[in-house]
Amino acid sequence: MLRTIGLMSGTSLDGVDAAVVETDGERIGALGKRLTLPYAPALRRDLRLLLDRAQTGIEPEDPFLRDVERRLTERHAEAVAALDARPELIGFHGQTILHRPPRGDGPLGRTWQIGDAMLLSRLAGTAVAYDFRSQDVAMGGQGAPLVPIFHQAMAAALPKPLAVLNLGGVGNLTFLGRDGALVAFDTGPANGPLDDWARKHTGRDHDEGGRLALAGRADGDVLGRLLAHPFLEQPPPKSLDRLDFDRALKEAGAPALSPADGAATLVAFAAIAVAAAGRHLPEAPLQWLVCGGGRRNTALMRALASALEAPVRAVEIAGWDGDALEAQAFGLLAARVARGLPITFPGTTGATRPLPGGRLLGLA
Ligand SMILES: Nc1ncnc2c1ncn2[C@@H]1O[C@H](COP(=O)(O)OP(=O)(O)OP(=O)(O)O)[C@@H](O)[C@H]1O
Ligand SMILES: CC(=O)N[C@H]1[C@@H]2OC[C@@H](O2)[C@@H](O)[C@@H]1O[C@H](C)C(=O)O
Repeated sequence: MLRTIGLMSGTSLDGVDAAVVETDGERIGALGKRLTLPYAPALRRDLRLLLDRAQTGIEPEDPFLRDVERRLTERHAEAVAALDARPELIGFHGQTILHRPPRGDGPLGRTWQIGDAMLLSRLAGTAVAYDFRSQDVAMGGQGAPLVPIFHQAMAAALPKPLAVLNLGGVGNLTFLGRDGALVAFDTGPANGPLDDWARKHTGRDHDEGGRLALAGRADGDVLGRLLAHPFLEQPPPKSLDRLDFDRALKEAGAPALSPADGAATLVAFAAIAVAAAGRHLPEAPLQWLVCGGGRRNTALMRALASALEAPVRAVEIAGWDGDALEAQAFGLLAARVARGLPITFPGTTGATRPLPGGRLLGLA
């Protein structure tokens, strides 16, 4: 077993999650300490600017991008140091600033995570596995989601069929079948548009507890237009960029809604998108285990409970830590990279066969 630290900076841009995992890439020996280091408002703002700029094109050598990348990497190194765990290997996801998976017969896709693996390796004094997504995309896969193989290891003893739902900036779903089937894909926007809405109308980073949404009513017309979005009917594999629904939200008329009704509409849409995702599964799950920050949004959890047929529960019911899973997953994925084991699969990214991926940097 390797002592790893997994590091994930998710699409909600709130900070870096870090977790210690002992693993051989197949089994989980032990789960150790975990923490989240929030980003300072200036870094958060600059990351958001980068996401916007990446949509229209930015060069990898752009001085602003390089500066943000350095600050992001230094914050990751602080997270590693704060865990004080003497890892043998770090799994460094970095920050996705652009995700354009291949669509149908269209051009090759592109996925871009910033983060300076060489700098992190030097600062932490540890080998680093990184760049987990690009090889899969280069081979025609979606490049996301990557956590399902970790969910599968975590859920080995749980009754199947089981759905694990991550509510981050984007939602993603892992289905684990009785026969060992592994199906995973992004469900739609989750907290991303809600966070933007809350920031615009309340000045806060998110709608704490879903209180704003609970005070409003979903607008049937706007919701109806959103539900016609082709992504919901599109069969998996499929994955999303953090900003993929921004235009659809505008065109559906969301900006004209009151703050509370807008929040309620976004919550309803996120939940109905999950229910639509459920219709692409091979079997109905016995239960939905929910992780990610969205499980703290009471409005979203209630909307899910009414949109889905099986019970919806935070993953803590299974003894998991719903804030740590993504970081933990990148510890396991790092060990898989080190051993040359596949990290993407036909049922997850649509890879044509189980594919190894990621890059490994020894001590820099
Ligand atoms: N107390 C809370 N009340 C309401 N929402 C919350 C609360 N805590 C966290 N959230 C939501 O969860 C989000 C963060 O979730 P998480 O850290 O799982 O996302 P992420 O990992 O950045 O995204 P992704 O999984 O898409 O990469 C916040 O942006 C916020 O919208
Ligand atoms: C391209 C990218 O960074 N995608 C993220 C994002 O955030 C949630 C969802 O969209 C998921 O597909 C993925 O993250 C998790 C960690 C994954 O790859 O499993």
